[in-house]
Amino acid sequence: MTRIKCCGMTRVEDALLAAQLGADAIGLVFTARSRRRVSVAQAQAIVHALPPFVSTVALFMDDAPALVEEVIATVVPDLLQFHGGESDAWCAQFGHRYLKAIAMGEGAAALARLRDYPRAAALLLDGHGLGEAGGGGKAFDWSLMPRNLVQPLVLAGGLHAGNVAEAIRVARPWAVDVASGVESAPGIKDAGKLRDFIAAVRATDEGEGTP
Ligand SMILES: O=C(O)c1ccccc1NCC(=O)[C@H](O)[C@H](O)COP(=O)(O)O
Repeated sequence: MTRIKCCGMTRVEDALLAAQLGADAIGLVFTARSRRRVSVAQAQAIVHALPPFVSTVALFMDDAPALVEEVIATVVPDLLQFHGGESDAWCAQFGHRYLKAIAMGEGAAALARLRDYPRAAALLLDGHGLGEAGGGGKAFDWSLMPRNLVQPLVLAGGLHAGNVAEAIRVARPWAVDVASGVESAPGIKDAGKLRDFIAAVRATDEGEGTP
C-alpha cells in the first residue's frame, strides 16, 4: 500500500477530512519561508483533533534549533521533516525521528546527496531546486527514483489526482506527499481534490494487486 502524506495543513477541518479519507500522515509547516506556515496554537488544535494512527509531521527549513525544540515540546509531532541545507548530524540533534527532503530540481546530480542522511527515517524526494522552498507544485523526472536504498522513499512535487497513478507506477515510492495539488489556495485544502487524490492512490494500489 502506498502511504499518503498531505502537507501544509492549516485548518482543523482539512486535516480531519484527510484523515477520514484515509491519509496516513499530515504535514504542518513551521518555517517562515512558507505560505502555509502555522502557529504553535494552530498546530496544537490540528494535532489534538486528529484520530489515532494518523501521523503528524513538523516541517522546517534552515530554522533555528530553538524553533524545532519549541515545536517538539508543545506540538509533539511524530516526525520532523527538514527541507534546507541541514546535515544529518544537525537533523539528528533533537533525538526525534526525521525525514530529510532532497531537492531534485537539478536532476540526477541530486542523487549523490541521498547517502548523506544515514539517520533519516525516510528520504523525501521533491521537485524543487536546491535552496528553494517546497510546496510549489514542481515535479521531477520520476524515473530517477532509486530502487536500491535501505531507507523508505517518499515521492513529492507536483503530484495531483491526474498524475499520481503514473507517478506511483514509475517511481514505486513507499509514500506520496502532496500539498498544492489538493488546494484551492496555499494552506486551504479543496475537499474534491483531496478526495480524488486519495482515491487515485488507492485505486492504483488495488489495480496493481497491492494488499
Ligand atoms: O509547503 C510549503 O510551503 C513548504 C515551504 C518550505 C519548505 C517545504 C514546504 N513544503 C514541503 C512539502 O512536503 C510539500 O508537500 C512538498 O514540497 C510538495 O509540494 P507540492 O509540489 O505543492 O505538492
